Amino acid sequence: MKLEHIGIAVKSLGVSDELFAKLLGKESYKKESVEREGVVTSFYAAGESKIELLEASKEESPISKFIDKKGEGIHHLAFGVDNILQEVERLKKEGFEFISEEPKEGADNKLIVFLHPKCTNGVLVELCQEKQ
Ligand SMILES: CC[C@@H](C(=O)O)C(=O)SCCNC(=O)CCNC(=O)[C@H](O)C(C)(C)COP(=O)(O)OP(=O)(O)OC[C@H]1O[C@@H](n2cnc3c(N)ncnc32)[C@H](O)[C@@H]1OP(=O)(O)O
Ligand SMILES: [Co+2]
Repeated sequence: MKLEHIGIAVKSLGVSDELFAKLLGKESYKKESVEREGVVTSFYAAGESKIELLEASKEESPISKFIDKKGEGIHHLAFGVDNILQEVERLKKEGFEFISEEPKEGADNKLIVFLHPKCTNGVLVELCQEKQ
């Protein structure tokens, strides 16, 4: 597994895009809305990995809930895998719990699943596989 991206919950993409463009010395390479997740994303290349800024697009978005409880900041780590179904089976055998085992469409041409943070030391972990 490689660290594919770090998801950061932000209140305003407008404000945080300006901040991250200054910080990283480059513009976001992609903005994408993922309605089912209730988020709008903005991606930055960072070496072999990426930063994914996440703004809530509706009140019941996981990002709104997270910001209300913990404030802005690191929301999840995403690991890239070659075969997401195989990894789900492997990790289930290891005792990890998934929020949902069925891969769904994420941003940036990926299929994604999430492990529950209660089984990963309080860190929300996403697995993602490039869509064929
Ligand atoms: C753009 C698409 C995609 C991509 O392609 O990259 C994304 O990244 S989408 C990102 C947004 N989507 C998600 O986060 C989906 C997965 N998350 C969830 O299903 C939920 O947020 C959750 C993790 C199951 C929590 O939901 P819920 O139980 O309704 O919320 P609570 O506020 O009651 O939290 C329960 C419990 O979990 C802790 N928590 C919540 N979020 C996180 C987090 N990001 N990291 C760590 N811990 C988290 C929360 O603090 C609660 O803990 P306790 O208070 O100790 O009970
Ligand atoms: Co993500």
